[in-house]
Amino acid sequence: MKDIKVAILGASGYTGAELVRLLALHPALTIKAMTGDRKAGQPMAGVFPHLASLSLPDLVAIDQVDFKTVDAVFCCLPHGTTQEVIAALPGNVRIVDLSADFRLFDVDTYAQWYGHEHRAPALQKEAVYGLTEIARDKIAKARLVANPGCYPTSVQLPLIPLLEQGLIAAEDIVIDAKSGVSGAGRSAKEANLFTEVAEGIHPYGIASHRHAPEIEQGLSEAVGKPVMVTFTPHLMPMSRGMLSTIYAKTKGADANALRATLAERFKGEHFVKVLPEGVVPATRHVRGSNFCLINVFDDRIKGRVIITCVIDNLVKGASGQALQNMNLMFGLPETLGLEQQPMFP
Ligand SMILES: NC(=O)C1=CN([C@@H]2O[C@H](COP(=O)(O)OP(=O)(O)OC[C@H]3O[C@@H](n4cnc5c(N)ncnc54)[C@H](OP(=O)(O)O)[C@@H]3O)[C@@H](O)[C@H]2O)C=CC1
Ligand SMILES: CC(=O)N[C@@H](CCC(=O)OP(=O)(O)O)C(=O)O
Repeated sequence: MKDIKVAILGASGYTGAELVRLLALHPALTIKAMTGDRKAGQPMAGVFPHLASLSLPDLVAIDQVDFKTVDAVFCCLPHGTTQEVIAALPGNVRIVDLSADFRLFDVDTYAQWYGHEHRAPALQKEAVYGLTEIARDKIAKARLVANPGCYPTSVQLPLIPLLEQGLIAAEDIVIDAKSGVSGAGRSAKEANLFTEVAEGIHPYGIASHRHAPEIEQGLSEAVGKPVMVTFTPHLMPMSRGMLSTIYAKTKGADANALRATLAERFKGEHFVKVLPEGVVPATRHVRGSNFCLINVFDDRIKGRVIITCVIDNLVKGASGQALQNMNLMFGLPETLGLEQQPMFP
């Protein structure tokens, strides 16, 4: 099989390390370089002992990577730091960016939500939004893929097909979403201390989270008119996992009809599964895997449904979907490196 050389920028973070874990089982991608910032100069086994059995290059600073020797880059840097780094890469390198830096097509919307002007507006025009099951053909041809955020992945996968088919109303969609703490990255933050997150749960970013415009961009495209949603994320006392519970008005169809539509839309998809009637998806059903499990339930209030969707924020919500996209970009089977079943319980 092809030997494709990749660099992982930000390998000393959670999504970078998760990519290393997944790539260990990949037959065609070889890790040529890995970067850290504060951790540059350290061996990976010193930073992430769980990866000690792998033979890996040491972490270096980004300016020490010879990008002429790599075919592809996974960019796992914090949002806001990525646009200039990617703009400086050679034109022949394929890139999957896990940050939010290229996800919003409209640079004014980006500036409004991220607090600064876009630093690579020309490149933004070229970026393809990488929700794999929805944009497969475009992703396969792209040079730069903006990998979706974790919450937007768990929300758009169930909602886009239902909106496209006109089965639910585009108004009054309410999203109650919950994430494991690894979603916030590995760098030290007071809000993520054990004492702040254990034995409790709290909402954050109420009516102001930057994933709202990303979700709205995808849903608006699905219906061909502007859509706004109520979106409230919550931080859960668990390390990984994401659950989105979505409340929507139907246009007459019941949960069985909606479930059948989703099952038809995702028929043949390896990673997106619609569960049988009544079966409740839980984060522990997808832990460590690239799967997305969906179900639909009738509300007691006639004309409303409750849609539940679970993913692992670090896999389908980040590094797994990034690898799925990179496989597509190189014409490889999408499942390479992603065959592992979830860890349960
Ligand atoms: N965690 C998640 O579930 C998800 C994260 N994402 C996105 O993926 C990206 C990476 O997230 P995550 O892995 O969680 O983040 P982490 O904070 O865990 O890791 C960030 C990485 O970037 C490096 N870094 C930090 N600042 C700089 C800088 N100024 N220049 C160069 N390198 C830098 C860090 O190096 P060092 O540690 O050595 O200082 C580290 O390797 C983010 O944009 C995030 O929003 C997307 C979906 C889900
Ligand atoms: C728990 C937690 O803090 N989660 C992050 C989302 C992580 C992610 O997927 O988003 P980006 O790639 O857009 O940063 C947050 O709410 O900002």
